[in-house]
Amino acid sequence: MEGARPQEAPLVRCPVCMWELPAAHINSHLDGCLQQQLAAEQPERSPQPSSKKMRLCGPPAGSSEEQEGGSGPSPSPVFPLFHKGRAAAASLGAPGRAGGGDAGQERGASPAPGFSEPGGRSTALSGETVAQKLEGKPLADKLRPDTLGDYVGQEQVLGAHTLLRSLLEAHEIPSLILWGPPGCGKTTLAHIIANNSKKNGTRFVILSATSAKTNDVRDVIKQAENEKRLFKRKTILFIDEIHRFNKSQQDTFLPHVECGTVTLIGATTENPSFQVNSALLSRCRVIVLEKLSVDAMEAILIRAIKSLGIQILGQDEQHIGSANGSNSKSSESPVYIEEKAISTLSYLCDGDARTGLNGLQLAVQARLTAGKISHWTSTQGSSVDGIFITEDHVKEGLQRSHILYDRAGEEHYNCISALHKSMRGSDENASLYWLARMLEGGENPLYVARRLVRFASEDIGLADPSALTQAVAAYQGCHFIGMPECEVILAQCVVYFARAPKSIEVYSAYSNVKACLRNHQGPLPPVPLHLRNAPTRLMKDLGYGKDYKYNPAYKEPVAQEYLPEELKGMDFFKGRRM
Ligand SMILES: Nc1ncnc2c1ncn2[C@@H]1O[C@H](COP(=O)(O)OP(=O)(O)OP(=O)(O)O)[C@@H](O)[C@H]1O
Repeated sequence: MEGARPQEAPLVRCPVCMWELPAAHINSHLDGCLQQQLAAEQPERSPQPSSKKMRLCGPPAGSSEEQEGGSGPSPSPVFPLFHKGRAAAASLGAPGRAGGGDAGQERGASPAPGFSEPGGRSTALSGETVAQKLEGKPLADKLRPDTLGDYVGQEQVLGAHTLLRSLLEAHEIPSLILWGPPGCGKTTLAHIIANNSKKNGTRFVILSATSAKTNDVRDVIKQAENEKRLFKRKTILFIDEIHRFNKSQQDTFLPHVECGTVTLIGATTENPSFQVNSALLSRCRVIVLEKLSVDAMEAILIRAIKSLGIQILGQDEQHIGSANGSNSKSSESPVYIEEKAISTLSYLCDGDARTGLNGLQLAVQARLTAGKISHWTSTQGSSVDGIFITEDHVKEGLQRSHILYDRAGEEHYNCISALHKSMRGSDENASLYWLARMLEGGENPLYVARRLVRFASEDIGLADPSALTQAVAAYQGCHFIGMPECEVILAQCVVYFARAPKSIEVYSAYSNVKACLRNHQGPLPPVPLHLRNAPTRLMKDLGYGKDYKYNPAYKEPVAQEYLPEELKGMDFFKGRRM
């Protein structure tokens, strides 16, 4: 589901922190890593030369810790200043980890490669080291969890006693369709299943429906058949964005899923009931993943921040100003992030972990490039110089409206449905809200206007016939002036409709007529002869138009049948015969 990436430089793994980075940087990175490890192991034996660093690394001046600690070893070089805020707590107790774990175990996301101090104690790494860690693959890819233990959230499908979890633990993988919004962890879950199943020898093959051709699917299936026949090896076929395969392409693997040659795992952001072949769908379990919660996002971001060696600053303890006269080089300065920046990012990325991690990566890279060193002072008087990432920086990193709206997908239909129902329920506030959600998210105003034309007849109907005129006028108004000016035209129409009296009389009578036609057994009744036009002599001779009573020629009401004989007396408004 990710776009094509530029060619990447070969990566090598740092033997100290196990982080992968371009070969060109391994030497300088290794120096930094070794120094960091040394400092972490012997904080009290190798005092920092800078007095500011010393103050940061030790307990705050005059604190009880300082008095009691005396010359003895300090419990942590940095932690005393940062342990108060939610971030520190969250790092130890991340919410909703699908991985579960022992009751007594920490529930936070476990340290990613490169985070050397479990238990929330980390040393801020230098800007240069952080920059090196950000090179190569995108952060979101580097941090893709390999095990269920690191998979955050989605407890409704992966929690302790769920069916999917038991199946995964028993290495019994059924064919699955993973349905959920972008960045909620579909591909990640498939990778975890792959890792899991490799242990018992199952092959895992990945295809992306955006690039794979039908022949690619055939090749995979042929190989799967051979593996099954010759080596009794199972194959799991993961198809990303399965909805992009057309129905006939989906048909290609249907019989092979049915006979067990391959176990299919499809990922889709689209409602599979519309996008996946119903025969295929009936052979797969649909797993519905949800947008990641704000708490889950925070846990993912904190794990990323720690893996990069960035130190989190507590919310109530900071003041940032320019570091006038600082002699430190930005590449050597430690990197810090405000706790507030993390919570803001968790909210703004709308449950999409890739967006959140990309936003974080961009914010950090932008600060490192700017190389601006700031001065930080805690309320207890401790201070430090470093590169700081604030809430504003992550907002810039996101560079997008936080109103996320998938114009082509599920959300488009959900929102229009919510608008329709709010107007029907005469809730003018909700109606305006759903309208704004769509327009601010980039919806085409003409699409909304067309839906309003429909609503005018379906829900207001003859209770206020001018509603239809309003809707058509709103459509034309939008057509003339476009967005953003036309938003108020739609808003006016939506409020008019929410306040209007409602009638579904015509709509339901028409539905009854349609049902009558659909349910009719045998050939449809002929049009009664008296209602037929008789433009030719032959037609007249055949009885067309015979005995027809021309209503304007009568002063009194005319008794005449207009329905076919067999429907005589039918009242579609009441849904029965009179
Ligand atoms: N539940 C999760 N726990 C931990 N990290 C996650 C989780 N979900 C997503 N991520 C992170 O977000 C990144 C993107 O997630 P993933 O590719 O699985 O999303 P997706 O649902 O397949 O999205 P898309 O439909 O856009 O491809 C992953 O590489 C991983 O770093």
